[in-house]
Amino acid sequence: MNSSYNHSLSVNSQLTQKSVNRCFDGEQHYYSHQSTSTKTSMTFSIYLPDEALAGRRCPALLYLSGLTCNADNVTHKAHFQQKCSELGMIFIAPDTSPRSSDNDAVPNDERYFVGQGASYYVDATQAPWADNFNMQSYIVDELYDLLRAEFPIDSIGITGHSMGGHGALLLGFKFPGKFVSVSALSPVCAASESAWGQAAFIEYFGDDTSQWAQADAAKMIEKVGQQYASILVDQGAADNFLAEGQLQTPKLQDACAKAKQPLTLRYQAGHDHSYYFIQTVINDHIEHHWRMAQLS
Ligand SMILES: N[C@@H](CCC(=O)N[C@@H](CS)C(=O)NCC(=O)O)C(=O)O
Repeated sequence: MNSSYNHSLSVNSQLTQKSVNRCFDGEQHYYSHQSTSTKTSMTFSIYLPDEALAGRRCPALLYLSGLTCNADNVTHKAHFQQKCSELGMIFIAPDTSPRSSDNDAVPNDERYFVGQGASYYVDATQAPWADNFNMQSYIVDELYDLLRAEFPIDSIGITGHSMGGHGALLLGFKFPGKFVSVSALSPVCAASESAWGQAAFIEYFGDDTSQWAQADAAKMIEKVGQQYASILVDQGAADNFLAEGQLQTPKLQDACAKAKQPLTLRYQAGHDHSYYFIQTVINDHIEHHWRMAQLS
């Protein structure tokens, strides 16, 4: 570890810095900002290794979280900071959805897989969701541009867990020009065919199944074909949501086979859906994205 450090990073007034903590050879930061996509304040965490703090461009990994999460879950529980410090990788964790305690300002739903803490990283087209639930635009346009403007980012890879794994696969294949690498942990692979996704999509899109197909990761991969040299997916073999049919992992395998998209899919014996699993495999994902960034 460095015995001393000095950094020159400063951000402009679009961002409000909420916290800074030294962590390995880098800093864990939190920011909030007013979003035009969601019409709410949004919070994200960003880990900046010392190279980035000194203003040198680094590869970045965007991590999309799962149902019920905000930026804290992965930042506090995944233990990604040490590997990112070693490799010189920036790690960004946005919130999962717009939020407000006033349900007239931002709609909500008592089901945890619909509403605040959900979103599926799509742009909703139906009332009352369409005003705020524009997380696709938030991630691939607004936050993406903001991050590139404010931080010394070289290239961006995308990953995520569960609903966020769906988001990483969907957005990675829908906008391949924006990302240099894709991976996922316990992803919802075919949201339009899982009970969680169906409950959300009927709210966000109504019964227009063409919009459902546009928001389904496996269908998107099949439609657009190979985009990456390889993608990495880890899945706990003892995950109760896999057994329940929420994740539809074989549909991802079928889609990648049809798309001729090389896929490394690993079933990890004994592992469940929790952050203990994520902690176990996160370093492999960071290394995957780091390797892909070197090739880009
Ligand atoms: N049983 C959970 C289902 C939600 C869940 O398991 N969420 C996953 C993502 S799909 C998660 O990461 N939870 C937060 C955590 O473990 O810190 C609940 O009702 O809250």
